[in-house]
Amino acid sequence: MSADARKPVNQAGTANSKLAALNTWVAEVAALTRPDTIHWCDGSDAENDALIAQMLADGTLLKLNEKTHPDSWLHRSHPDDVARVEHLTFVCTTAQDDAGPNNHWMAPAEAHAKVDALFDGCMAGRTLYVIPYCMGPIDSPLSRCGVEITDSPYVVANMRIMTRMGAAALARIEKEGSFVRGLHSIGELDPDRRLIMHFPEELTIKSYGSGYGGNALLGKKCHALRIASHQARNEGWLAEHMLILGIENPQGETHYIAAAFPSACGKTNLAMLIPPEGYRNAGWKVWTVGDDICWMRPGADGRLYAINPEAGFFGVAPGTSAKSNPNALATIQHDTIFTNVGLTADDQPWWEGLGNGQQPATDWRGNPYDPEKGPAAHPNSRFTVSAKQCPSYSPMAEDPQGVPISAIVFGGRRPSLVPLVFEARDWTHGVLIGAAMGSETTAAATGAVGVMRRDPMAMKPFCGYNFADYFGHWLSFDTSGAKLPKIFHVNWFRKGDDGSFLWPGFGDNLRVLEWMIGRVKGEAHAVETPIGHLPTGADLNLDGIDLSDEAEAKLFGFEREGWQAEFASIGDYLDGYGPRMPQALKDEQRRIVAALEKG
Ligand SMILES: Nc1nc2c(ncn2[C@@H]2O[C@H](COP(=O)(O)OP(=O)(O)OP(=O)(O)O)[C@@H](O)[C@H]2O)c(=O)[nH]1
Ligand SMILES: O=C([O-])CC(=O)C(=O)O
Ligand SMILES: [Mn+2]
Repeated sequence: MSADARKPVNQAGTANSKLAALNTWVAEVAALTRPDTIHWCDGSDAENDALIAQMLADGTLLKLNEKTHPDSWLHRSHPDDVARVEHLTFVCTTAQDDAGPNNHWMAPAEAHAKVDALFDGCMAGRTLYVIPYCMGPIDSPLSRCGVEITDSPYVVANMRIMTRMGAAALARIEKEGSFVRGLHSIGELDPDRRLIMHFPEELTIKSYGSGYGGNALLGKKCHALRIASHQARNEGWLAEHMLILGIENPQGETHYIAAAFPSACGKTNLAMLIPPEGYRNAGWKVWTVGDDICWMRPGADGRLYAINPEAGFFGVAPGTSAKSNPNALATIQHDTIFTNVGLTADDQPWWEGLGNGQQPATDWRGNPYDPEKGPAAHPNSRFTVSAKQCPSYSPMAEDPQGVPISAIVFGGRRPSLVPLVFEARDWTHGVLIGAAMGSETTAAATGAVGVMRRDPMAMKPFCGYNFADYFGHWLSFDTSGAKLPKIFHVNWFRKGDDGSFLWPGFGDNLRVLEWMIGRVKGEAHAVETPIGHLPTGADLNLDGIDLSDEAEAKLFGFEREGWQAEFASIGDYLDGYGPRMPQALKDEQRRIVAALEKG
């Protein structure tokens, strides 16, 4: 760390600049947390090198095999700090109803008092890092800036990969004068002294006691989803838990698709899809714009334009292999931070499903690997890597105007009932499909795995306001001049009677995306049912894959009785939000119930 990078508290920018508010806030935080040193991050290589050296020295990072994984590191988190903690995550609006039944709520004054008590003196003996960052391309009107204060060099190193961090972001903040404030400390990493607090009305986040991704890299879920969803509602745009990809057909036309799947349900994998061989030979290509978060707003032509606010991927490691996701594997060969994966005897990262013929010697806790004691890699172990390293990274991802979206896709883990794909009749029906989404829980959050729950638009853990108002906001995009994307629902996770997945998934998902684009262009065929338009097996290109009769029946079938029960439950779910739930959505649900009854 260069000496001139260390500045006293009040010296970012010139006196009287628009950075006064930032300087005052940093001074206030320093007075509360009492760090030994304050460091303003400039995002430079020299700064990163110094932080890595410091973390290697104190054991926060371990160096991986330099030959196979140059400039890559392993971080082992505290074993009780491995995932998001939804039960400790709060949205603190003045009125409880503005946070809604979908969020844990605390009154702002009480929440500040509670969390500030934890922050009191917590940085004694530590360095306070000030991280100015920009979510989205620095020159995009859709981007928004924030500043995270943290005492974790691991967070700094991750934020440097995941956001546009440092001098350029500070310059944009100085120009705009506004930014989201995020205060973070790892505290004691004590699960009983851990709180992730959001104050949307103050554009403020306070996160204490966890060093894990979604709890600590505040640009990600806390800012780009919970706070941004609130900003987006006020400003007429959408902040969504969606991947963005481009599909280039053999004629050279590219269509962009945004897809919302819950955590650990396939966004990274779909965003980096490699077409099946037949498609590759014919000239199909898939371009990755983003793998987790999408900010969209209507353009002058009435279409929705999307940016990926992130600059990197914080991806699930287990299951990532040369077969399932070759692009991800190529991306993480160098300059990557791995968190909670296992290690081989020669210090290569290892996880279940890597399938490269190697064996783990050490588990994610740092103990000798013993299969009786569980997996070598934690099921929610992750890699952090710059998007620029991804072979399929789209040049359009850096376009300040964003990419025009042709289709929006919702999906979840549904072992039964839900077919491979269906299409909404119109926008309102599509919003209902999103609002009614269900999925089995995964290891991305603490708590039981494999439990079915409603996860509307994959935003259950991330919407910064009342879901009833959020659905209303979605409905509001259906204006007369709008040229909205078509909306679809997919299910890659339908299981057969023997419990195995019926659809091969991964690269073969392109077959489903091709059908969607065919529908967008008015070319592909579908059958009308009460739940929407379904393809038959003959409407998809299934060349080269062999589906059993059971698979055909379940992937392309419509099970009336099961859907009747599902829609009764959807009705109860919507009613749970009381009178704030938009009437249009309830009417849509009733229309479908009536159609299902007609027999
Ligand atoms: N069966 C099946 N599994 C899939 C498919 N795509 C992804 N998966 C599995 O889903 C898990 C996580 O997928 P990711 O793509 O990392 O999830 P994500 O949605 O990006 O998750 P977050 O980063 O938590 O938001 C991995 O275990 C994958 O192997 C698919 O098409 N079929
Ligand atoms: O936020 C995280 O920690 C990782 C993630 O993408 C998710 O859980 O959806
Ligand atoms: Mn996610």
